[in-house]
Amino acid sequence: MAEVDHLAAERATARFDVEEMKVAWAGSRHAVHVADRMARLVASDPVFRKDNRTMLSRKELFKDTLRKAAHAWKRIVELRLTEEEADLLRQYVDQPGYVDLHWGMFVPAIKGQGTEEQQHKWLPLAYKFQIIGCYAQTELGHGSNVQGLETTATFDPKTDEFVIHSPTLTSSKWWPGGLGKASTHAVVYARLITEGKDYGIHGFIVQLRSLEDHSPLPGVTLGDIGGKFGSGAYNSMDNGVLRFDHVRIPRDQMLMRLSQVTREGKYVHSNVPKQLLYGTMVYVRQSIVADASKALSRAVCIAVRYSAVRKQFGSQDGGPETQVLNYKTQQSRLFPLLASAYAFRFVGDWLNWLYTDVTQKLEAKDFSTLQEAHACTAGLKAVTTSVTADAIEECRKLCGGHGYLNSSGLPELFAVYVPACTYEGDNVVLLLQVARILMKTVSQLASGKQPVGTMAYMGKVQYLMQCKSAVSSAEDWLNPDAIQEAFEARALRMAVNCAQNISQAASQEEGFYERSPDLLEAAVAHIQLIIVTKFIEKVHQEIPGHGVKEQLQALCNVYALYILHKHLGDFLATGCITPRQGALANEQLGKLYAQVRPNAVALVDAFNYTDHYLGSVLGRYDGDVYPALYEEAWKDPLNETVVPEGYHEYLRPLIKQQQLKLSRL
Ligand SMILES: CC/C=C\C/C=C\C/C=C\C/C=C\C=C\C(=O)SCCNC(=O)CCNC(=O)[C@H](O)C(C)(C)COP(=O)(O)OP(=O)(O)OC[C@H]1O[C@@H](n2cnc3c(N)ncnc32)[C@H](O)[C@@H]1OP(=O)(O)O
Ligand SMILES: Cc1cc2nc3c(=O)[nH]c(=O)nc-3n(C[C@H](O)[C@H](O)[C@H](O)COP(=O)(O)OP(=O)(O)OC[C@H]3O[C@@H](n4cnc5c(N)ncnc54)[C@H](O)[C@@H]3O)c2cc1C
Repeated sequence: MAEVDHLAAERATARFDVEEMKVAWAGSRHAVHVADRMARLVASDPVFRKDNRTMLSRKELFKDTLRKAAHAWKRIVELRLTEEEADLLRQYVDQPGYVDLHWGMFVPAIKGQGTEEQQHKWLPLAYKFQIIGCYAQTELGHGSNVQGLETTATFDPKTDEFVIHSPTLTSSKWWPGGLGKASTHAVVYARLITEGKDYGIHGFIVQLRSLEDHSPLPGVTLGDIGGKFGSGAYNSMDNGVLRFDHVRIPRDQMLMRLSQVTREGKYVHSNVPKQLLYGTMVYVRQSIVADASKALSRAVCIAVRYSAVRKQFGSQDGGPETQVLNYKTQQSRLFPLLASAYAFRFVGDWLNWLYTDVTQKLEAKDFSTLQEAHACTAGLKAVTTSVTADAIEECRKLCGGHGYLNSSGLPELFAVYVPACTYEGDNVVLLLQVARILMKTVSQLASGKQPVGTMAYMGKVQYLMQCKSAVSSAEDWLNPDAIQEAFEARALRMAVNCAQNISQAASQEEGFYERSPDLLEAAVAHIQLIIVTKFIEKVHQEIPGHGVKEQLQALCNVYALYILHKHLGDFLATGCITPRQGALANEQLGKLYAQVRPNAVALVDAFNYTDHYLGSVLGRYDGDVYPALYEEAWKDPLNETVVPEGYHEYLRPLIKQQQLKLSRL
């Protein structure tokens, strides 16, 4: 804890129990305790230092990543950490690296798509790091369109092997994290060809590098694809390129849980939906939603604390300058992001529950909720990552000029985060998947089929198509039923409008193509409804702690009314509310901001982040920003010498030349 607390006055105005809010944020007292312990373990270990990261060259950064990953593993083994503890420790190390893909995609792909026998063989090796794996799906020529991948896996019955081959340049695997330099193995997605027939994309475990000296195996060409956006940031990751020249693997290295190739080369597909092949992506998408709230809350924590410390302009009578957090414009830009961090946290928890539930049903061969899992993971991944990426940039602006310094932590956070809008499915591509499911659901309404899960509200079509909001005062917008109804009506009407427009096109496909910009907006409206609904449900639960429920209620209302205000055009165009009701929502939003203001610093304290994890001089817990900024500047390599390198070569001759010219005048 800091000796001087420049934010003490802010903390004193909080009207709720921060310790209990930490529990609400983390999910349980146990979760707070474990996270706290792991965060402190990392923060106190010099190997995990990260304040110099943006000053390292790519090679140094990569080596630093290898060092941290090895040290983290050593600590995990030494301290016999549980899986939960180990995951948290890696999170707080906070440096993207091959380990993320090993645990996050390679292991889940084998678990989800491997037979029991295959799991028995490969997982123990992966668990002990005797092999390091990555997820090699995307190719130079194809990423979004998985069915368009070109790599082939041709069965050779003579030798009982698959021959993995990259027939074209565009079939080179391109992007897989951990592939470039670290991985020894990959789950490779390739077109399965047997008995002369192409059976489409399947997963195969392929060894890439020697387990003795790490050199590529014969027929394997691989390397790193090059530097990426931002200094430090995602450049710690060795995203790679990989080509195969007729590489042979035993038949039993095809992941055979969903379909098999027999010794004779017969293709056998188990009686399960083909989309289970995409299961690893669904799993990662749900974890990306949980991660969105982490990234967003970090940015918001920095911006809120700094806005409370930063002062600009005096009062009319020449008194002290005003904290920028007191400006209504600062509040109207920042508090919706604070509310979004909480909203994403709770919808992330719910999505994790949904994913677990669907997985259990799949184990029991019940595939009825697969579409719901796909729509929710795809849509929530798209909306939460897009909002978070934009919000981190907004937080940078909210911190003024100092936000642009690497030492603010925001440039690196943005650079690391922004590819989340692209990886695990480009956000537009994913929202169009949601839109397809919405259109299918609308088309089934006429036949009387009742939609279920997060689409259930569409079953109230008769009512929602004609209902009028009853709101007649700003306070009426505090009624969750009023909010819920407006969001449901907006989402349904947008979807029905799209469906009607599509039905007028020459074909469903052409209509979908022509109307895709509108479909995106309909999908966003549906996903925002889910986020609002889950926040409302959360607030309805019993939440212990003085004032905690009230604060969450206020944040829930901020989130919903901010979305309503931002997308007012949708609500008005669909006739769900009147312009007057829109104005009342905005009026209520202003009142809510005033309610949040005295609690703002405590609400970000509840995220319980260490200064190490935040990595920001502006977001320091003690608010002692200026000495830290000043000190940090001197650490820059440019300040190692008073006179810069290059002075004698380029500056002095220039200055002397000018002096000479002047002396001649
Ligand atoms: C590392 C992890 C650890 C922690 C996470 C935290 C941070 C992440 C850190 C770093 C990121 C690192 C790694 C990133 C990795 C990657 O990016 S891996 C590559 C990801 N690639 C993609 O996401 C590709 C996106 N494309 C697709 O998913 C598909 O091609 C498609 C767009 C869905 C289209 O597929 P397809 O052509 O087969 O299908 P359609 O005709 O559109 O649909 C057919 C029916 O299938 C249903 N469907 C589609 N997808 C799914 C699914 N996933 N599950 C269930 N069902 C699905 C679709 O609705 C259609 O249904 P129908 O109408 O009823 O027939
Ligand atoms: C940092 C990072 C890490 C990654 N890690 C991995 C990994 O570990 N393993 C792996 O296999 N892959 C990985 N990827 C690849 C990633 O999954 C793909 O880049 C992603 O799926 C997007 O595909 P794409 O690059 O083909 O984009 P494209 O599909 O080429 O997108 C280009 C543009 O076209 C638009 N577009 C595409 N299709 C449509 C459509 N049907 N309708 C409308 N618009 C469309 C998109 O919206 C986008 O604006 C990673 C990528 C990044 C950036």
